[in-house]
Amino acid sequence: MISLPSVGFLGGGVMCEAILRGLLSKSLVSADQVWVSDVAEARLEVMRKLGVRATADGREVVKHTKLVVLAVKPDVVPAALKEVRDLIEAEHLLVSICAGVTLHQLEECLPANAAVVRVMPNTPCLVGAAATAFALGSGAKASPHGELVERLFGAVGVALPVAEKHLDAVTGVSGSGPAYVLMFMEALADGGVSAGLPRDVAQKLACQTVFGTAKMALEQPDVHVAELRNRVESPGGTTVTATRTLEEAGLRTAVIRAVRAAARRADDLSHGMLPY
Ligand SMILES: NC(=O)C1=CN([C@@H]2O[C@H](COP(=O)(O)OP(=O)(O)OC[C@H]3O[C@@H](n4cnc5c(N)ncnc54)[C@H](OP(=O)(O)O)[C@@H]3O)[C@@H](O)[C@H]2O)C=CC1
Ligand SMILES: O=C(O)[C@@H]1CCC=N1
Repeated sequence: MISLPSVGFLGGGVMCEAILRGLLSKSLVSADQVWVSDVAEARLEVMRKLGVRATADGREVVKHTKLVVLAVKPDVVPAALKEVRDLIEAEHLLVSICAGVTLHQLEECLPANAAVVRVMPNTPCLVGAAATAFALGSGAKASPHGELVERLFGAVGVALPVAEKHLDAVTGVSGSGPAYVLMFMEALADGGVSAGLPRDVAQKLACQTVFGTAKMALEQPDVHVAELRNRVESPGGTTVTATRTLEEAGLRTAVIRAVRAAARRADDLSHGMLPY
């Protein structure tokens, strides 16, 4: 097993579970190295079933771990950090995955020079196929802090360093992105059912089509995705008839607007957060 420091999570919800299950399945951490806190007993039960140490007290997490992932909703960040602030030492690394919460806001809630990294992962952490981007705070160094984050999130997908100013756009593309792709998959399967396919067959074909198309594009990074699309569109054939229908319905405009709306919302979240 690659050695990682003990890992803690403040907030044991959807993302904590996705990251944790991904890390455990890759054996990057062992369950007894992990501490999770949550205010909801039901979530602590889920965590205990994963074999990790679960507590209602965030201070226990910070006492027992050096790499602490902040995985609460953005509006809870000031209260969650206030609870543990006095326990944060020079050896700690705080990794925030909270949408819209800036490095400056995080640093204001922590002791001076605390090492903080702002990260935007997505739910496919669960299956080792996440798209993650991260930016270092002023007290964090490329080595060891950036390297640790790259190891952690690289183990469950792809992890890219970006400038912090891009993290709201990242949230709009890949943080929220799985929801848009799932909506598309749902519609693709519904279309199949509408055209007469059994539901299970339609869903399997829709999921495999999205998976296979993503794999094909990732394995040919020098080919523009529009060119890959053109290869499916036989002149006068079925595909171009369908893609014209999608153009008329405004698919691409709707997706672009959705990404921009999510990015704006991430920015709103940072303005709505009262500093501690
Ligand atoms: N879901 C996603 O796809 C992604 C989410 N994120 C970010 O990750 C963060 C977590 O999101 P997600 O996992 O979806 O949210 P969840 O609501 O599923 O998880 C957050 C958990 O934290 C608990 N909680 C609330 N207050 C505290 C506290 N003081 N200490 C410890 N735990 C607490 C919540 O309990 P209760 O519900 O009872 O309040 C909840 O169980 C958010 O900031 C979000 O922006 C980032 C990328 C993707
Ligand atoms: O919807 C949200 O706010 C979170 C952040 C990115 C994905 N889910």
